[in-house]
Amino acid sequence: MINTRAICAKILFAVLDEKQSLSNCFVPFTENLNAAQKGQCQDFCYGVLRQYAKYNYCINQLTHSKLKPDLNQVRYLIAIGMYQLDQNRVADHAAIAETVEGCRQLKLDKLTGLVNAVLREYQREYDTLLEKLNLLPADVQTSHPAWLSKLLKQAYPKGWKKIIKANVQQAPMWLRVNVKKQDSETFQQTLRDADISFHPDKNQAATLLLEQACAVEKIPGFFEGSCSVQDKAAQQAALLLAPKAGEKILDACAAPGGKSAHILELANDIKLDALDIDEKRLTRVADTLNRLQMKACLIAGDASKPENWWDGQQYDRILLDAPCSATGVIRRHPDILYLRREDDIAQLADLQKSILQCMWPLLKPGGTLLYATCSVLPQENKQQITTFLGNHPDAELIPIFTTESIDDPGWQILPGSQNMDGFYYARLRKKH
Ligand SMILES: C[S@@+](CC[C@H](N)C(=O)[O-])C[C@H]1O[C@@H](n2cnc3c(N)ncnc32)[C@H](O)[C@@H]1O
Repeated sequence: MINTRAICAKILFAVLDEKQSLSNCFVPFTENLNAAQKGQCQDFCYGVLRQYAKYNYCINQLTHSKLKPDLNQVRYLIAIGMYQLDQNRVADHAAIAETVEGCRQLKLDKLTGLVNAVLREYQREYDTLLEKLNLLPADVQTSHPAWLSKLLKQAYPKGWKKIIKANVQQAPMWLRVNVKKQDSETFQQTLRDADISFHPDKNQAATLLLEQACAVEKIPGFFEGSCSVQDKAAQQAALLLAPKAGEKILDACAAPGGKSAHILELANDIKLDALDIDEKRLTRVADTLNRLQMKACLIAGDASKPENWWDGQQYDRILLDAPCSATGVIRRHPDILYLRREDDIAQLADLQKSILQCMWPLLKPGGTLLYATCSVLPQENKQQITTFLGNHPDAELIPIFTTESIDDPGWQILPGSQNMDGFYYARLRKKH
């Protein structure tokens, strides 16, 4: 019998102890499961990682810190049990019984009594445990490593607590209607007919917020390209780039292709080069575009070495959705809290700087470059653009908002604001 709790304990071990990314290790561990079991594993793994500090604290309290690191799989199994008790989706006795069975499946029969006892005590002592947990600093309660909270406090002395709180909330599901296929109103009617509740965005006709996340299999016409799943913040990229019919455009860091597809949806006859350094990830761009029945020229190459792939014809517009710390999308990828290192930030900032510099000559005079990251750290965003503008007299800022200035360039979206992910955008024009 498959026990999803035992599988999830192994996945969490791969993430927390072996430092593998959740999306990479999830697939091999769950490939033999049916859709419902995979959904349950996703719920357990994401749910526990979002609140791991809480569960870890409670486990230490209840075991008097006697559960040794070589038994971390059991620790993660107990955390899964606690998460189920918190969620109340199954009866408590069933949640505990399944978790104890998970312990057997991990071949740790000797510890079934411990798992059972800790979960029962968690039920009994819940209020006292939470009172004690709430005395810990907010960043500790939400699993934010010290270096990250330091950077957030520096950048947002007033707003950092709101950010870390948003980082551990479950993210909503946004859709982008493929208006090349049908207009938004027609698609909205098909959603209503399928009993899928949603809220149309007030300002963007093609943007819909689902009341409840659902499997894409349930969305009418999804596999025929009716729409895409994309956060509202990510949907700003193509809108801000504002492609026009017939233009030659580069998506410099394109995989998995969400923004490339949106660019193609917004105008006709676009000649789009979709570049990515990772050949394997580029196949995901091909899959995205095939599903939406769109075409682009896919190029495997390094944006900081255009001499190896560029045809010498400048672009009207360039989207540079740069590799970044992803600190704006922690609510979608809670493993970032455990995998990112402080040193990564300076390394990523160097890489972003070098790609931005190498992209600039590829832009036509009068052309637009949109710099984007899903980071909330000024080191990767505002500071990057301020330095670039200082070093490139032929670059000017095209403000996204009237309040934007070269001293405070770009649009920093914070996670949770209008239900969006954290993103940064800055729009630059090359002077004639
Ligand atoms: C934030 S993701 C892009 C997401 C994508 N724009 C979308 O909306 O689907 C960053 C991408 O940059 C790629 N990348 C990293 N370094 C690169 C480089 N030097 N040149 C080109 N692509 C790079 C990564 O492989 C990754 O796919």
